[in-house]
Amino acid sequence: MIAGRCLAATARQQVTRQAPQQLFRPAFAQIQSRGYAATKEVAKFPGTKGSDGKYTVSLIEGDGIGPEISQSVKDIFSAANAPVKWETISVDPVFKDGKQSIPDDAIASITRNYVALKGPLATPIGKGHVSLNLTLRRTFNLFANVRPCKSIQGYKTPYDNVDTVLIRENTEGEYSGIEHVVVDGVVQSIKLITRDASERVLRFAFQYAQDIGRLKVRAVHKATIMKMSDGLFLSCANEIAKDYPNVEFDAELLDNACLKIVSDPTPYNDKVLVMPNLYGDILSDMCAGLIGGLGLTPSGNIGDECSIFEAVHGSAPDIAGKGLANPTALLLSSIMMLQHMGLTEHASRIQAAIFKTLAEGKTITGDLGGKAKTHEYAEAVIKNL
Ligand SMILES: NC(=O)C1=CN([C@@H]2O[C@H](COP(=O)(O)OP(=O)(O)OC[C@H]3O[C@@H](n4cnc5c(N)ncnc54)[C@H](O)[C@@H]3O)[C@@H](O)[C@H]2O)C=CC1
Ligand SMILES: O=C(O)CCC(=O)C(=O)O
Ligand SMILES: [Mg+2]
Repeated sequence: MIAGRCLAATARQQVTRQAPQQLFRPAFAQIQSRGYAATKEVAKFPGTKGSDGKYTVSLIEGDGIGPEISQSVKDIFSAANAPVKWETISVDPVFKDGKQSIPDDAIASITRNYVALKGPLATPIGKGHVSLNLTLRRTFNLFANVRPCKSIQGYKTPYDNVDTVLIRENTEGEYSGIEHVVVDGVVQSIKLITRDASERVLRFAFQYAQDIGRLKVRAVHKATIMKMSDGLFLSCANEIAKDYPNVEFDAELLDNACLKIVSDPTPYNDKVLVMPNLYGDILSDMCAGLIGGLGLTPSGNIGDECSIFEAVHGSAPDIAGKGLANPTALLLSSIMMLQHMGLTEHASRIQAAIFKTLAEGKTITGDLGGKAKTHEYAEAVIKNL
C-alpha cells in the first residue's frame, strides 16, 4: 500500500459526474458513484486543480518511440487547452540492498498526483532489470488493466465492427517473476494466483460491466490444464457472479477464445472479458491486430490509490527516433485518463479530433498505410480540434 492516501477520506468526497457518450468510459467515476468504493476496491480520482487551474499529471515519456508520441500528446493537450500540467519523471531503476525499485521521487510524484500517463518502457530479454512496467503496476497495486479495442471508422480491416473490452489481472499470475533453477537445465517459473487478487479484478470487471451497460462478463481461462491456479480464478468468478445477478456470466477456454475472436469478433461486442495476467497481455495484442495494429489501442492500469494510463504497445525499437510512430494509442490512453479525471468535455473534443483525422485518412502514419510523420499527424489532429 502506498503511503499517504486514505481510502475512507477519498470515499467521503462526493462528486457528481455525467456518464459521457464516448468510446472509452471512465473506470473510476461511475464505479465510485455506484458505491464500488464502499467495497474498498476502487477510489475515484481525488486530485484537485492547482492555483493555476490545472491538474498536475506525472508523465513518464518512456523508451524508444515514447518521447516522440509523448510530444504529440503534449502538443495536442496544449492546443486543446486541457487543464493539465505535466510533471515529467524518470523511472530508471534504482537498486537498494540489491533490490530493484522505482526512484523515490517518481513514487512521490505519482502518489501526489494520483494519475500518470506513461510511454512504453523497454525490458531487456533474459538477464537485466525486471520489467519496469510490471514494477510500476505492483508498486502502486494497479490491479486491473482495462484494454478496450474498437474498430476505427474509415480504416478498413477484415472486420469493421470490432468492439472488445478486456480486463487483465495486473499484479500476479504468470508475471509474478518467481523463477529459479532447480538443477542445471531445469528451470521453474511459478504462476501465482491468489483469491484476493482474483476477487479484486473480477469484482472490478463485474462492476465495470454494469457501469458501462455491457451486462455480460466472460472469464477466459485454462482451468482444464491449470486446475488449481486457473481453477481458483474461475471459482472466484463463479462466486463473484452471484453478487451481480443482472450480469450474465460464463467462461471460455483461452485457446477457443482466440480462435473465435479472430474468426468473428462480433459475438464479443456485448461482453467484458476478464482473465489472468498473461492471457490478457496476449489477447490484447491479438485484438489490436484486428483493428489495424498496436498504434491504435489504449489501456488504463487502475488501482485504489492511483492509476497509470499507457498504450498497449511497447517501445517499438524498429521505428524509434524516425518520426514514424503512430501516437494514437497513447493519445487514446490520455483520453481514458481525462475521462477518469472527470475532464469529459476535453476528452470528447480531443477524441473527436483524433477520430476525424483517422477517418479523413489524409494525414495518417505508416502503420496505417499513410505517409505522415508523427508530428504531422499530431498537427492534423490539432487542426481538427
Ligand atoms: N507497456 C509497455 O511499456 C510495454 C513494453 N514493451 C517492451 O517494448 C519493447 C519492444 O517490444 P516489441 O515486442 O517490439 O513490441 P512493440 O509493441 O514495441 O512493437 C511491436 C510492433 O508494433 C509496432 N508498433 C508498436 N507501437 C507502434 C506505434 N505506436 N506506431 C506504429 N507502430 C507501432 C512496432 O514497430 C513493432 O513492429 C520490449 O522491450 C518490450 O519488453 C512491450 C509491450 C508493452
Ligand atoms: O513489461 C514489458 O516488457 C511488457 C509488458 C507488456 O507486454 C504489456 O503490458 O502489455
Ligand atoms: Mg503486451
